[in-house]
Amino acid sequence: MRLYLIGMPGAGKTTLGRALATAYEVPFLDLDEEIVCQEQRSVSEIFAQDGEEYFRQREADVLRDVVARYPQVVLATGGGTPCFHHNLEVLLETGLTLYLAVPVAELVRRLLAVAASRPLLAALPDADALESRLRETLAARQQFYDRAPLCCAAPTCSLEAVQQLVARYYLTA
Ligand SMILES: Nc1ncnc2c1ncn2[C@@H]1O[C@H](COP(=O)(O)OP(=O)(O)O)[C@@H](O)[C@H]1O
Ligand SMILES: O=C(O)C1=C[C@@H](OP(=O)(O)O)[C@@H](O)[C@H](O)C1
Ligand SMILES: [Mg+2]
Repeated sequence: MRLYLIGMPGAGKTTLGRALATAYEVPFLDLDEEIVCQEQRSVSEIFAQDGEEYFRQREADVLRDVVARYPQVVLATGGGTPCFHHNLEVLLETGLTLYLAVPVAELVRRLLAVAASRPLLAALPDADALESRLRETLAARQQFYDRAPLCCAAPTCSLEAVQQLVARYYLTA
């Protein structure tokens, strides 16, 4: 199986993805970490030095590379991954995609502590600005996220809840 986690920054894709991979005993990959590893620099440095368009191209390339190399994997994507370069089609065609839906107010709470390391959020002056940016971003991305066959809405996205959702999907598919 390939299980892909999509959703907004702060949704918990990386955190939950790691736990799911351990539970399923398959490799865990974080797409941002794969890009960082190949580029030998942080996501923030890539954005600052070469811009978002360059990052999106690398993201699309590395996604396809991961899919080709890993028949079994839990992959935490970046928040924007499904919204560029037909990446969503790649995800839908090659594995099971789960959208982690988390209310913006909760995303703000989680991201206030870590926003500095996330280039699209780093320059925002305060929590209100962060919330506005997240609302705008989600409004633009919702149409992509909603195409995932599975969705888990916080606060019920525990490891066990997601495992049940996945098992039920395979039983009825
Ligand atoms: N279910 C959760 N409840 C509360 N905080 C969480 C949860 N999942 C992740 N976090 C916290 O939110 C922040 C972002 O989590 P992360 O897994 O990096 O999200 P993403 O990869 O979707 O951006 C981290 O500080 C993490 O500890
Ligand atoms: O939402 C986005 O466009 C991005 C989210 C980040 O990943 P997380 O969703 O893991 O924060 C990372 O890919 C990059 O900073 C761009
Ligand atoms: Mg992440």
